[in-house]
Amino acid sequence: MNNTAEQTNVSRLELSDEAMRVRDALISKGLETPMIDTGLTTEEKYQRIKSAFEDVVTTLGLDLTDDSLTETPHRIAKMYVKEIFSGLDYAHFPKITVIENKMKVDEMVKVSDISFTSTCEHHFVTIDGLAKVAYLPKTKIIGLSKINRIVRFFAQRPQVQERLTQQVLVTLQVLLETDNVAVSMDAVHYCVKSRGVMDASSSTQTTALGGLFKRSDKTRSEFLAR
Ligand SMILES: Nc1nc2c(ncn2[C@@H]2O[C@H](COP(=O)(O)OP(=O)(O)OP(=O)(O)O)[C@@H](O)[C@H]2O)c(=O)[nH]1
Ligand SMILES: [Zn+2]
Repeated sequence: MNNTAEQTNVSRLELSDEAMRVRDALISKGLETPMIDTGLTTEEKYQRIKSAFEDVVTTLGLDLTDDSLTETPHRIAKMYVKEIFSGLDYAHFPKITVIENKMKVDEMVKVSDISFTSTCEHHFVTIDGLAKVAYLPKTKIIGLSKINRIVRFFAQRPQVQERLTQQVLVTLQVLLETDNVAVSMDAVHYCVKSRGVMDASSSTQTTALGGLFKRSDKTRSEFLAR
């Protein structure tokens, strides 16, 4: 199903202006997470996921009446809706503080070693990584912690690392009103490490570059250097 503003499951009325602008930009660039409108409230989602996991746990032959397991479907449903997949709901988009660049800062602002955990959308297991984000200020400067919060918001979705990297790039481009943004991520995928090919040492680097970070070798090198 196509992603359109009408098909997302949060009413426009509940969303901040920033969240709406970011969502619309991601949709128009084809970078939105594929979502459908379930029409379900948070409570209804919780109840359905809990019930589905009761089936999973018992189908596996585990005893749901055991006191260690009995709350597991509840824990998973709560974790999905309120924690690790809470970024599917734009009502949870962070409050953003953007200030006018009165200082006329025009050199690179770079935040390194932003830790994040996400969830692989193919296997629903953990992605564990570090992000680096930089921008060249134009008219706006963003509160530093908001960069970490934006990374975390999009990480709290089922993801592929390439899309996550691009979503952070576009979000900052929209909020900072400049193309001159760069994002890189270095992550371990537990679907590669703990199952399947079981490679415990590989990690994956992804980069999304905009504006001067793409066009200028010097700017790109400055970003990619530690
Ligand atoms: N490009 C990309 N691939 C990912 C990401 N996370 C997981 N994958 C890959 O998605 C692929 C899914 O492949 P499938 O063959 O459908 O699934 P599978 O049989 O479980 O594959 P194996 O992991 O090789 O056992 C795997 O190669 C994963 O490594 C990601 O963030 N980006
Ligand atoms: Zn995976």
